[in-house]
Amino acid sequence: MYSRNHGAIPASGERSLVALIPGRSALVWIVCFSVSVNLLLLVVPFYSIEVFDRVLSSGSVETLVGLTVIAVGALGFSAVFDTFRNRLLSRFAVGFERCLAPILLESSIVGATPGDGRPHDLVKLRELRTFLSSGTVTSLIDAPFLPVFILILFFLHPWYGLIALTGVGALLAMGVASHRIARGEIAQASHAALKTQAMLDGIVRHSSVVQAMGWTRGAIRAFMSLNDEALSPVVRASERVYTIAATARMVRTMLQITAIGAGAWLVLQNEVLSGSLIASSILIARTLQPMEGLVSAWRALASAQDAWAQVCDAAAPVLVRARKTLLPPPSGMLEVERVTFRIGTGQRPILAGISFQCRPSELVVVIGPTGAGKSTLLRLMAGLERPSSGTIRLDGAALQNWDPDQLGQFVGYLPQDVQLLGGTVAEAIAGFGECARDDDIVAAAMLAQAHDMILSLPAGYQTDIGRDGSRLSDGQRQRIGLARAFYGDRKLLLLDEPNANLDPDGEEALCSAIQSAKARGAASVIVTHRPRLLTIADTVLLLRDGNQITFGPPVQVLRAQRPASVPKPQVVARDAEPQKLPRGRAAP
Ligand SMILES: Nc1ncnc2c1ncn2[C@@H]1O[C@H](COP(=O)(O)OP(=O)(O)OP(=O)(O)O)[C@@H](O)[C@H]1O
Repeated sequence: MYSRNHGAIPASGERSLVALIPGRSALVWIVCFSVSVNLLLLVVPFYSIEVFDRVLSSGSVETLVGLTVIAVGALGFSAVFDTFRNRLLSRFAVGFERCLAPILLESSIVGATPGDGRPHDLVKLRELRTFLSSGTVTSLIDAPFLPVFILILFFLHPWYGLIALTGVGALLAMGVASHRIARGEIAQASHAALKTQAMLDGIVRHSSVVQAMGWTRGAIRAFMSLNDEALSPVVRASERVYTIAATARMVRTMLQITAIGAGAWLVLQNEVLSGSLIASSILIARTLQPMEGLVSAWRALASAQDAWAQVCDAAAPVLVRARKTLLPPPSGMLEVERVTFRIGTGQRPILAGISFQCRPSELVVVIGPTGAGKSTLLRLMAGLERPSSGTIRLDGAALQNWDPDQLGQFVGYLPQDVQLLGGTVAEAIAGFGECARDDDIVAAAMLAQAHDMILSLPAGYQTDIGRDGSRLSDGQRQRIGLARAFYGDRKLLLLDEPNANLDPDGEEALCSAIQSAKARGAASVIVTHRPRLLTIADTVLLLRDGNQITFGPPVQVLRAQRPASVPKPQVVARDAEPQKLPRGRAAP
């Protein structure tokens, strides 16, 4: 229970994301291989000089063969080093993604508000991985060698050096312009893409509502208009970048022709030998081609910078989270002390000054009209939100001091909108808990009185429930959700309207399940709009407009209400329609 597997996710402190990337030592090797590749490529111009200036004048076949063997050997080594370099880059990129993906996933889970997953961050991480193993990165790594080529060109003749320098300057200026254009528009496009993705998720998730309400064409229209908004900056940026790229290609070819023309003139003037003419053409091409490539690559670089900024942004909350000491298993003593919760400063609090206790084996039923803050209170007690002020304690420790995964093992939470993970019934009950045991799954289902219902499904516990449990009825989903809340050693049950979709039999079964949980010593806090659960409650909390109206034994709380509006809690006949506390009113 006290052991802890830190996994790949850092447990503490503000650490730089960069410091977490594995295999940074591989970068040293990548640079070493790059140096070797670039130095070995110099063999081509030197081979040309030797062949034209020595072999042709001396007519020595042996020298030609010797030089050719050396050049071929050098180029072979260069190809091998280049392969190693690309392999290392590709492995580094995969390691980079594997290291950061768990952090981003944790950030998506922990930082998400309901229904607001952020898969986009993982897409950005994948974009970064692709970029890291792309030709753009090798061009960037090769860039520091350009001064070496330019120096050699100056050595061959100052004119060659000047032509190369002019070309590098012009292409660099175009690259910077291209980068500026791309960066601004890519940031805009990325923001719009987030909105498009969110809209698409919403339409697909609620496709049946969209279809039933006759909104299909409207949804397509709305999506396409948002998509056009997202695409237009990309198209604008691409057009400008392509124009600059075409100009860069023209500048590069013109400079290469200029270099050949200038070289021929220098040969005619006997200032250089013909070998240096060939060598300079090769070197100028070698210098200007990567620069031209970089003009288009600036766009990829801008995208990568934007992706990196988003990844850092998303990872920040996880990186600054302090490591929590694992605490002993709780007994289920819940204390809510003057809890206030508001969203945004200056807003009216959703909950104000809520205080009550729920001891082990006790059941607190929370009632109140729609919008009173009941679900929000449950979310706070489940540790999904943090109070703006006040404290919620479990066995004396404030919830924020519990390790979230450890706390989750002891808290059975059933939200109002039962969200089941897809897969089989057994998987929906056990979730992602480690070493799920069939005995525990069946025990939880029995406790939730869902066992017989599950056995009646086509493949029992192995029935595929579809995405989000879409192949189940609302009542079946609720019972399986309840079984999930009971699964394992839960010390605190937080159930939000667990009987909302239950028939009288189901409601009776729920009452027995809660009685069993109480007998086991679990503390339970249940939100309900129906009176049945009041009959087994130890205390009742009445909320209205986020304020605590009363807290005490059921009779006392119900007596505090207007008599006309309070139905007497009674045991409902098994075949009777469940009675409902009217919504939208303070008192049932
Ligand atoms: N994330 C949020 N952002 C803004 N307002 C919120 C948020 N969550 C809840 N609220 C507001 O807080 C109030 C209380 O909501 P809550 O869902 O807790 O009420 P409730 O008592 O559970 O209602 P019901 O009985 O209908 O489920 C509502 O006015 C709601 O609009």
